[in-house]
Amino acid sequence: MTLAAQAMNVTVIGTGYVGLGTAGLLAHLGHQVTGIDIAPDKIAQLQRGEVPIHEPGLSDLLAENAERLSWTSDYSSVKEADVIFICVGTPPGPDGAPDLRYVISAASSIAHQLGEQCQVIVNKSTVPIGTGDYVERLLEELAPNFSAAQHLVVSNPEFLREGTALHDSLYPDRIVLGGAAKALETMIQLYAPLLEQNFTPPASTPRPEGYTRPATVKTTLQSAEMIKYAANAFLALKISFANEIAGLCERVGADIEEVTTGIGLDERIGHRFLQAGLGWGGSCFGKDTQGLISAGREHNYAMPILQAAIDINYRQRQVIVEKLLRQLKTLKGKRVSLLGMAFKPNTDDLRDAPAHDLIERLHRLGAHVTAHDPVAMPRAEHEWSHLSYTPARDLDHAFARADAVIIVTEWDDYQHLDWNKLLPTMRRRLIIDARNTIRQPLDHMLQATVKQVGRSAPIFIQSVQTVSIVK
Ligand SMILES: NC(=O)c1ccc[n+]([C@@H]2O[C@H](COP(=O)([O-])OP(=O)(O)OC[C@H]3O[C@@H](n4cnc5c(N)ncnc54)[C@H](O)[C@@H]3O)[C@@H](O)[C@H]2O)c1
Ligand SMILES: O=c1ccn([C@@H]2O[C@H](COP(=O)(O)OP(=O)(O)O[C@H]3O[C@H](CO)[C@@H](O)[C@H](O)[C@H]3O)[C@@H](O)[C@H]2O)c(=O)[nH]1
Repeated sequence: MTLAAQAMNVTVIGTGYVGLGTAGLLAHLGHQVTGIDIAPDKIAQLQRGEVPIHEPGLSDLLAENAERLSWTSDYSSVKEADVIFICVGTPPGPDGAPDLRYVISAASSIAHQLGEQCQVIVNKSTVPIGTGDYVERLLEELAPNFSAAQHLVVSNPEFLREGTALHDSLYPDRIVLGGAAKALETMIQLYAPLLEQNFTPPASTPRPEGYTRPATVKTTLQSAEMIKYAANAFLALKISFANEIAGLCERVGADIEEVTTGIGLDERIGHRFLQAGLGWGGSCFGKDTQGLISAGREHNYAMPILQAAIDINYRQRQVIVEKLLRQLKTLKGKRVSLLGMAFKPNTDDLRDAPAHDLIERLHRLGAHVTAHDPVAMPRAEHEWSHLSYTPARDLDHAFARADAVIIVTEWDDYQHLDWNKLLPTMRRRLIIDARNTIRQPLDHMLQATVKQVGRSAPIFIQSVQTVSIVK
């Protein structure tokens, strides 16, 4: 840790994935941080030194910086804060437009506590374009102390990925700051150790070799809000593009892994976010692509590329079920095990996880579904109690007497499965590798059928030895 040249008082509102990452980062940079949440159980956990979410390295980061962190449900720390971050959820409403009720309630609570000094109110939640202006108007209406010269709203969108949140926060590609020049100066001071990279990296997350510093992008409020949506939409588009091409690869005898390797070597395209498989899940891509389309709708402006990306993404979940049906003909009475429930590895987040849809679809077709996850199973017990599936005690349980196993999430634990031990315990040796994680041919003596995405050969990969895949 390196103390910031000018340590500030910061309040972070919302202690979810973004709020906790932001609080941990800013405390590590030397600021005094108060985290506020309306969920009393989360605050009680944090006060006991427990972290309510699974995010690698986060628990250590918060513990190492505990002297600069406090947790409460009380908004009074806002009075003394130099900078106030809004990091509450913006889930999709029924028509796809983000539901802003948490942002509005956080902004209203801030308004009643604003101090008289200069304060910057930062929107880190992903919000529709125009929300920064709206929050400013709300403060003006509700805050007894409001002064347009002193209380400044900034948009500072967050680009972290769950599972690698610390790495993404400490070593970002860019910091986007939208708002008035005076407010952006405060933000530059706040982030100075990050921009100069003169903090001591936490033990869990060393500075990557070759990383120097992030770019700073200063924009208007509206552009910063749009950058966040456009970035997620573009990444989502890349994934759907890879999945669309994968479907044609299967039909014409090409191999998607070879194809994405081949196209990704063109620097204009790049390799990242071209992994074909089950498509995206999680709390952001689905919500933000829908959010952008709904913003277009408000302005009577169609966004057909985004709509296609969404359609391809959710079709992919059915593509996997059809692969299974082609092999088993009927699922009635069949035992199908899913490996992976979280929407991606290294998180316990189940929001819009493809496993949820698969469990529903397979159950509807008559299968007995068993599901395993290295981390998310306790959470699924609460959040997915409406689904019909049996939680697998361990991998042995998942494979035993299964008619098929589907690899749904590419957890490390599933990259080194003991096939010699597990396959013979299955009733039928069928593996649907929906994330193309199996990178070495299985021993043909095991007589397994492996079906992947975007590859026609059941057992493949001569090419991987000769082509270097950079991911
Ligand atoms: N999860 C991600 O990876 C990620 C990355 C970038 C951006 N975002 C965006 O950041 C925002 C937050 O996402 P998240 O995943 O951290 O959400 P989350 O649901 O994990 O956490 C939100 C927290 O805000 C709290 N909250 C709600 N209303 C409140 C209020 N009025 N006062 C205090 N606390 C309140 C909730 O209790 C909850 O703990 C969203 O807009 C999301 O789109 C998320
Ligand atoms: O080539 C790829 C890359 C990802 N995925 C899937 O896409 C989803 C999202 O993955 P990822 O982007 O790594 O995770 P998120 O935590 O959802 O992060 C995204 O959403 C966040 C919330 O807005 C942004 O901050 C991040 O920059 C953006 O990457 C997951 O289901 C992945 O399995 C693929 O199918 N193929």
